[in-house]
Amino acid sequence: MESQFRTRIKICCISSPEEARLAIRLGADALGLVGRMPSGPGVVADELAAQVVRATPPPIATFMLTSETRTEDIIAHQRRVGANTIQLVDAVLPETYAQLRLALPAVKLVQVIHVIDEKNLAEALAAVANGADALLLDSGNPNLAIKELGGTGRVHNWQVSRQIVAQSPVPVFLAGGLNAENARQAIETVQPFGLDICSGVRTNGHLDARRLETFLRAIS
Ligand SMILES: O=C(O)c1ccccc1NCC(=O)[C@H](O)[C@H](O)COP(=O)(O)O
Repeated sequence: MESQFRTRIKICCISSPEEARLAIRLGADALGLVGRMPSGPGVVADELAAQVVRATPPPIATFMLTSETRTEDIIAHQRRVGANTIQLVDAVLPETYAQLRLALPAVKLVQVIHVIDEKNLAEALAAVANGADALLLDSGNPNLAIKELGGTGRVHNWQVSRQIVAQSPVPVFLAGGLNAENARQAIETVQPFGLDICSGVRTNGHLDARRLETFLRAIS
C-alpha cells in the first residue's frame, strides 16, 4: 500500500560543512555524523562534527553516531559534538537509555539494529521498551572480530525489516545499500518512516549533488 506520508531522508557520513549545506539545500531532514568506529569509511573528527552541528539550523536533525556503549562515554561524546540526536550503532545495556535520558533530557535516542535474521525483531522491540525514541535498521555485523557497525553499502533482509516496522511503536529508519535504483522498492517493501543513505549518494567518498538529486527524484 502506498503511504500518504513523505518519507524522511537522513544523509549520513557528512564530512564537511559544505556537504552539510548541500544536503540541506537538496532537502535532507537529518544529517549523520559518524564518530570513532572499529571499521568503516565515514568517520569524522569530533571537532568537525561539532562545527557541522553548530552550523545546522532547525528543523534539521543532527545525528551523532557513536560506537561507545558505556553511559559516561556516550554522554562525553555527545557533549563534545552537541548533536540533538544520538544514534547508538552498537548494543547497550537496558538501563543505558534511562541514564542517558536523565543526563541529556533534550537529546533523542536512536537505536541501530543490524538486521541479520528474525531474531532481530525481539532485539528491536526490547530497545523500544527500554527507551529508544526511534530505530534504524542497518546491515552491519557486530559479531565479527572487528565489528562492522554501518557504512557497509550492503542491503539486508527487508522482509525482517518490514516485520520490525509493522510492530514498532516508534519511527523506523531503513539504511544499508540504498541508492536511486532500489529506494522506491525499499519504501514499498519496508514502509519505513525514513531512509538513511551514505555510500549510494557519494562518488570517491564525496557527497555527489547529482547522485543525491537522482536519489531524491526516485523517491518523490
Ligand atoms: O560510514 C561508516 O564508516 C560507518 C561506520 C560505522 C557505523 C556507521 C557508519 N556509517 C553511517 C551509517 O549509518 C550509514 O549511513 C549506514 O550504515 C548506511 O550506509 P550505506 O550502506 O553506505 O548507505
